[in-house]
Amino acid sequence: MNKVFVFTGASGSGRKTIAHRLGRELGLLHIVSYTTRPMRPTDEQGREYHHVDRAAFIEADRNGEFLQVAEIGDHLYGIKRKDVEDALATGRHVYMLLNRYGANKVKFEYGDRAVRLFLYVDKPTLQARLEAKGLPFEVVESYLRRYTEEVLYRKECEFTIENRDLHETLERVKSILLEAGAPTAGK
Ligand SMILES: Nc1ncnc2c1ncn2[C@@H]1O[C@H](COP(=O)(O)OP(=O)(O)OP(=O)(O)O)[C@@H](O)[C@H]1O
Ligand SMILES: Nc1nc2c(ncn2[C@@H]2O[C@H](COP(=O)(O)O)[C@@H](O)[C@H]2O)c(=O)[nH]1
Repeated sequence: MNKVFVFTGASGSGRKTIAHRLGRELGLLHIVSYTTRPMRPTDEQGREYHHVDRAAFIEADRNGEFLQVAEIGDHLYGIKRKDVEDALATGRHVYMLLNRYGANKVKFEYGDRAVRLFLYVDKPTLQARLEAKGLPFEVVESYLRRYTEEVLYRKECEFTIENRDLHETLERVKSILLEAGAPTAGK
């Protein structure tokens, strides 16, 4: 049965880097979240997120379109149930990047089909990486503020991976995905 891989963990721990790289390599489908968060300079509409206004998000939520919704800071985030179901219907494995509330909801909905991978790094390393990435000061601040509570969630996840050396992390996560059933690209 095709799986739902959920990349979760502390913001800035390298989830996007790892998930998208292996997603491409292994042919996994990315389920893109919807958000009311304004676009950042590095965002492209429909790539990291579908950026929508608050009224449109709330309307979709009222219509029951979301599998899960989270309010983080001043912004709403959610994954649409139809996006997940359509992707799973292709027979391919899918992945998404969620905070712990979203990860829990997906686990509740999909049970053994859902595999949560928790990525983390120590706080000073996280801060250094985020600053090097050039994120605005207030974004870095908000990530660091949430760090401690986010990191506690690792105990509930199926896999916990410290993302120190990128190459080693990619190898470790790849082996987890393959063992869980992800095919190699082209197969
Ligand atoms: N092992 C690593 N060594 C050094 N830098 C890394 C490593 N993994 C990721 N990075 C860098 O750290 C920064 C944060 O990574 P990334 O954006 O993938 O994290 P994220 O958890 O997806 O963040 P966000 O919460 O913003 O979605 C990026 O600049 C990325 O290139
Ligand atoms: N529960 C959900 N969490 C989500 C979703 N989409 C993204 N996220 C997580 O939100 C924070 C903030 O992200 P940022 O890109 O605005 O800094 C981060 O932990 C994401 O993984 C979602 O649909 N549901």
